[in-house]
Amino acid sequence: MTPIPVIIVAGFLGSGKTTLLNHLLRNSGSARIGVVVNDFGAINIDSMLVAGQVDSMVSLGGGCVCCAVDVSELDELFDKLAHPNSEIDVIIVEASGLAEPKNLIRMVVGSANKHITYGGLVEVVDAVEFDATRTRHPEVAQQLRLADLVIVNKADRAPASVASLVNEVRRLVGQIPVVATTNARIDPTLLFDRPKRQKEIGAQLTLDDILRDDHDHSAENHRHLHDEYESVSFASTAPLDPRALLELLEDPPPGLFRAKGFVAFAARGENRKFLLHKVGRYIRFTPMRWAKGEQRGSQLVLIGTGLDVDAALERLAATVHDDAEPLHPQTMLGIGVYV
Ligand SMILES: Nc1nc2c(ncn2[C@@H]2O[C@H](COP(=O)(O)OP(=O)(O)OP(=O)(O)O)[C@@H](O)[C@H]2O)c(=O)[nH]1
Repeated sequence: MTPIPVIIVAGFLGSGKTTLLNHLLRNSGSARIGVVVNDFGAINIDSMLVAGQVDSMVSLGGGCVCCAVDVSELDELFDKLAHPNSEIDVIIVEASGLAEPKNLIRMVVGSANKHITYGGLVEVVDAVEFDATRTRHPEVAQQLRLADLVIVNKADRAPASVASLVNEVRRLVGQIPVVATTNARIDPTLLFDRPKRQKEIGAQLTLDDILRDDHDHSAENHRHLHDEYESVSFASTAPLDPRALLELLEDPPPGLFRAKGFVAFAARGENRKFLLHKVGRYIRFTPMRWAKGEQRGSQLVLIGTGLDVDAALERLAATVHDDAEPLHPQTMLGIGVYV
């Protein structure tokens, strides 16, 4: 079972977290989303009801996700959601307005549950309120730097200043990708994959299908959504230099948000296949065996926003170890840190 990514959505009151959650639920495609929220009142559950997901909705007892709940309770929720029968593909935890995402990240990364993995922190910023929020809470900049993706929402309400605001946020957060949105409409594939699931033959069009935002699927909008992010695919039959790959992952090209795939390394005696999962600064390698007859090699996909595709490909190509002579086994040490 591939670990289920747990995505944390945070942001100040009223910035658009629930709007984002509803948008993701409506446009999840074949992906099944498990949500952890404090209050279901505002969540559009229709789309989940018809998808049979209502069982996987779990509310945390009273109060804010990370203050009132200890780790064991959140772990219990993850156990429930990550149960193979639930067929959940992604879990989204909405931090309440003032909840400190840091603790949530710690809970997810430190969870004993082997079936989940950290899927990144999305910080939602209100384009209209940002300056005022920053004056009142100077620590907001620090908080944003924890994010793996920053969404500057309500672009429609600040059309004249949104571009400069995005630049200002970029200056604050450095390499972290920043996107401007209206109604938090980001492309869900930026955050999670839509698995190929065969629909039952003769299955009726579900309410889910009907409810799906028409808007997002109009040709114009689609183009717009996809303009916001780039994805780079890379394949190599020659094995990769573990040090070079690590350098790329630890110091990624600006705008890189996710990296996934599998890798064959060029170290002597290293015969394993390494699954790679990276989101923001979080990197994880999972060693596996190659299947019988499987062609050894590496396949990686980088996803980002504002990513320089050619430069990213060039850096990927530079990780290939062309020499027939394998590298010293010690070159794997750095990878071990992320296993
Ligand atoms: N004009 C405009 N309104 C938006 C946008 N996104 C969200 N809103 C509205 O802003 C209000 C707050 O959005 P929510 O999604 O509830 O925000 P939230 O972060 O979940 O709020 P809390 O749970 O109270 O912290 C709602 O009335 C939304 O309809 C946007 O891009 N443009």
